[in-house]
Amino acid sequence: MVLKSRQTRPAFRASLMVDTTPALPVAVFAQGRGVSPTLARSADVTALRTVASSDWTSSDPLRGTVPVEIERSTFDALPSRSRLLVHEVKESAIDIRANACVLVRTSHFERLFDFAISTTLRPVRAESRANSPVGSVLVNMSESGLTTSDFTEEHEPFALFGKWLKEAETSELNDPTAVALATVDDLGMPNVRMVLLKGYDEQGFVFYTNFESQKGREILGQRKAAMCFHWKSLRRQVRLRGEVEVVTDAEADAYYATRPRGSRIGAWASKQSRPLEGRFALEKAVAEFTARYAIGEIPRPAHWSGFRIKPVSIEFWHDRPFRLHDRIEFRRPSPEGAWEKVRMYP
Ligand SMILES: Cc1cc2nc3c(=O)[nH]c(=O)nc-3n(C[C@H](O)[C@H](O)[C@H](O)COP(=O)(O)O)c2cc1C
Ligand SMILES: Cc1ncc(COP(=O)(O)O)c(C=O)c1O
Repeated sequence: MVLKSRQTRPAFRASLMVDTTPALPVAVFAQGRGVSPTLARSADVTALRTVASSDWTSSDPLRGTVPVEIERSTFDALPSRSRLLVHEVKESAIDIRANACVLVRTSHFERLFDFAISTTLRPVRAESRANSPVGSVLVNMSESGLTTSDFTEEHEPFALFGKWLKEAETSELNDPTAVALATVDDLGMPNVRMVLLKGYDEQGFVFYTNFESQKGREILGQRKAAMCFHWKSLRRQVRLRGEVEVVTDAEADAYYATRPRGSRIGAWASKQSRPLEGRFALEKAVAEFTARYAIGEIPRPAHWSGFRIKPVSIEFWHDRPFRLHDRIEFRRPSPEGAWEKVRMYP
């Protein structure tokens, strides 16, 4: 992209997209006019409907808050307020950070969504610059500068994981700590589902759950588990495996105390992974525990705590063109052993 002066900067169009079915997913994406292809921050972006959008052109201020007008509303969700913020426009690249806040009201729920994206657009093809007055950006994350250094030279996995997670925190649309957790039952049948990583250090990777759930029972039975992170915006994957220990009561209490009151009640009300005859039974349980713990602290249920995977293997993967990805695996014979690094074919 050629960005010689403010006058030649392309106009950006920011669109706010809201999906109400199901109630939760919300996406925002920024799109450059004259910039191709569209940079969409959600895999399902085509399924979403644009309910609000705002354009600002090169003559508009490129920093600051851009008001978003409701363009059209195709359903009964009314985004009543929102804001978008462009952070930085450099000569060689455009850093976009869009923060949006939207109140969605339907006949079933009312919810304030607050979310953010950030991304950098950079030129990747010299010929495309020559062909267009404003230049053309092919957003290719592999070549866009998101790989800032050769991670395969790293000697230690925890610092590298920390670096990648930090980058995911700024680039992922939501839940950068979301991770697929694999367990195995006593017949050797595997199982996988998402959890949120709530802590990591050299001791291992921690998440919290109901110990009477399917995953809880499988982990308590086998004492082994694996995790796989996939940060789509960075085209990176990290997977790890190892034996599992239960976190200390003090650790679990400290984390439980940080959860919203409703989630603490939920931990009591939900017999996770067991049959539920109807939504009403769950709501009744929530009402009962809300009444029981109306005053004072809500204790942590004995069956709700954390697991720590103590990895003996951590693999880092980064997308490269033509599927010739970079992969390194750190291995050690036991959590007390020294790491050995192995580079692998993609
Ligand atoms: C993004 C995401 C994060 C989740 N995080 C957790 C979590 O941290 N703990 C948990 O118990 N369930 C979490 N869940 C729900 C689980 O995926 C799963 O449905 C539930 O724990 C029951 O799993 P099980 O029957 O295998 O035990 C999460 C789901 C999603 C989609
Ligand atoms: C049932 C359940 N428990 C626990 C969590 C972990 O997150 P938090 O402690 O932030 O509620 C999640 C996250 O989605 C969840 O669905």
